[in-house]
Amino acid sequence: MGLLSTLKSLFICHLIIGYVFLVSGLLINLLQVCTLPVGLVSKQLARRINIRLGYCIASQVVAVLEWWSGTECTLYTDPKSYPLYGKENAIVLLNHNFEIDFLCGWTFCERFGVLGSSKVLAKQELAYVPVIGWMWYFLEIVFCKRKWEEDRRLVAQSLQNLRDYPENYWFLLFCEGTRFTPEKHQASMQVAESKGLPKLKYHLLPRTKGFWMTVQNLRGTVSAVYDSTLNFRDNETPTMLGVLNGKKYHADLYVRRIPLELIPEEEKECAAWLHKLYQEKDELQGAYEKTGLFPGPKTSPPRQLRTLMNWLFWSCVVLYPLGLMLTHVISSGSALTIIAAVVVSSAASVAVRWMIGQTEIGKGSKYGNREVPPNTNGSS
Ligand SMILES: CC/C=C\C/C=C\C/C=C\C/C=C\C/C=C\C/C=C\CCC(=O)SCCNC(=O)CCNC(=O)[C@H](O)C(C)(C)COP(=O)(O)OP(=O)(O)OC[C@H]1O[C@@H](n2cnc3c(N)ncnc32)[C@H](O)[C@@H]1OP(=O)(O)O
Ligand SMILES: CCCCCCCCCCCCCCCCCC(=O)OC[C@@H](O)COP(=O)(O)O
Repeated sequence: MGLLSTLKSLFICHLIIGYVFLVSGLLINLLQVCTLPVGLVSKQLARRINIRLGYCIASQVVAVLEWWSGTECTLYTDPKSYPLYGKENAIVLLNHNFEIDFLCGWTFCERFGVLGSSKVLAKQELAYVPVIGWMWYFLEIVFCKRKWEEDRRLVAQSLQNLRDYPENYWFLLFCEGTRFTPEKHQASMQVAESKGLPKLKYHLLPRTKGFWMTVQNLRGTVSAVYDSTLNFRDNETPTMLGVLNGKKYHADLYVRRIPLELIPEEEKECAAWLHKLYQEKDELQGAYEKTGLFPGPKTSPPRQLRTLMNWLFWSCVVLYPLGLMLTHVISSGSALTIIAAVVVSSAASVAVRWMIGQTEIGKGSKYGNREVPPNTNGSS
């Protein structure tokens, strides 16, 4: 093991990265709270400020992927569509198999200049995650309870609010609704069978209502759907802990741009369109499984120095006072102060570990585990 990889696996390094993320994140959350009065004077100005503040948080996690783990992200797409990425509003549909798929999504957002404004239809539980969940409140992320009767009104309202959003955004939808596990796959294929739909091998049966609702409410402001499929080379199973340990992964993302006019307006037709799309996505996955390649030309949009600079800036902001404080604690020689410092850093370390736990499939929800009758859909 080289010196650099030994360094990357050291707990103290993880502690520093985690500390910078947590403390700067909470500081930025506080700044976001201060934009509330700005919003009373100018809603669009407050939104623009929040986009930049959100960038400061999300970009730190992206920096760890790009600069610490050195993960390579390759894009397979039609060169004619490429110039439009980042220049228009789009709905992104992505498979949901990997613990860091959200992070690879963020990385592409960063490279196309829409990281601060990126949106997602996220499960309500994530709203309570400190730093990221709280940041999302100010970025107008759309949350759902995965209980249609409750979601239909709230989700529609949140989507309507995005119609006058001042900057280009990508709205991410994991139509499968939960991450892939063999048990969830089996349950969803039972549903597919009962509905007379063809079986999928690599995807869960897509949930169509959120997609239909998103298309309906954003029509006129969103130009296209980006049908996206993410894979990792050589059957890599990336994790957030792996990234923090400096493990390098190789992500391949296939993106096909579909103009929004091609999506049917009527609910049943729209649902059928989505089922057909997932059948095509399943075939694409099958081909990748065999060849290790997606079709079409590939490109690697370069990582940007600004993510590293952002991380270094926030490190200076929060590590300098920490250094002063530690010097004071040690020079004071007071056992009580030293114990207090140890307790606070242990608490910070536990908090970061808990946040990483949110990304772990093994600790995921039971939603979609089995076919459930309406109104008791097992969300947790
Ligand atoms: C150039 C580069 C391009 C791209 C770059 C890529 C990406 C970057 C883009 C943006 C990045 C932005 C942010 C990223 C950062 C972080 C993201 C992090 C994570 C958040 C993700 C989540 O939280 S996913 C979970 C929440 N989201 C969803 O669930 C969305 C999908 N769900 C829906 O749409 C649902 O319909 C719903 C939530 C609106 C409502 O759900 P509910 O369960 O109440 O109702 P449904 O109607 O869906 O369910 C009942 C119907 O489903 C059938 N059923 C029952 N059991 C199952 C089963 N096991 N599987 C499938 N179907 C089932 C049932 O029969 C009902 O059928 P109907 O015929 O009546 O519909
Ligand atoms: C700078 C780096 C610091 C590293 C330490 C900090 C780690 C920060 C981790 C961010 C954690 C919060 C973001 C959570 C996003 C998780 C996305 C996700 O994948 O959610 C799952 C849902 O889609 C479905 O849930 P399930 O029904 O599968 O259950």
